[in-house]
Amino acid sequence: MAISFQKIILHKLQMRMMDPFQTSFGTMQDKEFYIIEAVDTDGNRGFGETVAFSVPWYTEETVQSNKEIIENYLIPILRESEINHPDEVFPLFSMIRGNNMAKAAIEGAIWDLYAKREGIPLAKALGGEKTEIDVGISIGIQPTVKLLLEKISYFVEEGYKRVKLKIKPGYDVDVLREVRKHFPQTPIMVDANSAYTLKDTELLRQLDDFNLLMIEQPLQHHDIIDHAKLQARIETPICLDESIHSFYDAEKAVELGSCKIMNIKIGRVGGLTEAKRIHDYCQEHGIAVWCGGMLEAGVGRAHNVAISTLSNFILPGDTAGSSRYWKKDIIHPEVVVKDGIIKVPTEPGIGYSIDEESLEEYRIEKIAYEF
Ligand SMILES: O=C(O)CCC(=O)C1=CC=C[C@@H](O)[C@@H]1C(=O)O
Ligand SMILES: [Mg+2]
Repeated sequence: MAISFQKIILHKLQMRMMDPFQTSFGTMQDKEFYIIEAVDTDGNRGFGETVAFSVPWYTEETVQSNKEIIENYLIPILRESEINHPDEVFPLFSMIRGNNMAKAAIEGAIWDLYAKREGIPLAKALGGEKTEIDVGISIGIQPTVKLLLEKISYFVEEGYKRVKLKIKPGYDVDVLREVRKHFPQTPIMVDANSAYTLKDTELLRQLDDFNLLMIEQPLQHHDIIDHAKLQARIETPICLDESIHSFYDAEKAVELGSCKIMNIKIGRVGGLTEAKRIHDYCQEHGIAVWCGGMLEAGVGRAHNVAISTLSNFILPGDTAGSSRYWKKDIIHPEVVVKDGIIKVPTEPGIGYSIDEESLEEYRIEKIAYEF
């Protein structure tokens, strides 16, 4: 039956992370984003979350561009369309180029709404079968190696299944040598967020000595050609993050041999439908995938949990527990990690309810678009 929308509400939230998060491109601590609430005429409510940052560091999208695209283009498209299933949303939005994070947030709200109308968990609506998912931790660049070692110890003791470290030129080989001395067996990977070029091949080859699970996005943020050249010259598996914006990108990267592993971020690829399609393609081609993170609050985190239940999400993702980021999250219960595992909720939709009090506490703007 077609989903009949009553309204879509944009809640703009401002939240402060417990610790600053530093990567090769910058440091983040204050997060602004939108929670998208899609309400149908029966009063069912579905939720999505925008994941772009305030500054276009990671991709060209921003919190502000997400709002403008949703308000001026995506909501008008929905007003004129009939939607029976959330898989229909991505093709409808394809008349708008790019702006994947804006598209994904609204599509995510529709997926949640759909699953709630059907009375099934979002994970099941997506075809996921796992009842629990493995998770790792992503640790930002630290002011000293001593602090980094302390952080790693803390998260390893918490039970996280693998540790991801951020690297950049000048904070790579020596730091990893020290880390490996203290943690010889811990599953470790690194993420460079495009900080290197092919000229650094010799340096990147030295990383082969550290038995890393993978190196994430070492080269330019749109590249798949140089990554293929690099992969042929190093043993450490390359994982692509920033370079994959679509099924098309994923297909070309696999054809060229640009990576052996793929990080799927729902926002980066334009939503759950496209994420699932990339997942399926990678599965057919022997490319393992895992779910990346964008320092999400509870709603985005819940979507990440749901997609991670698909069978080719073989490697632990970056979906850490709520308490790693926030003093108080916006969902109830919060996402809890125990022994590196999240139990997948069994309630309909995303399976976590909105903590209305927190939502209000963090909200700095609310706009309703009637249908
Ligand atoms: O904990 C998370 O949500 C993952 C954090 C993380 O590693 C990243 C978040 C956002 C942008 C990047 O710096 C990065 C990544 O590249 O995966
Ligand atoms: Mg990354």
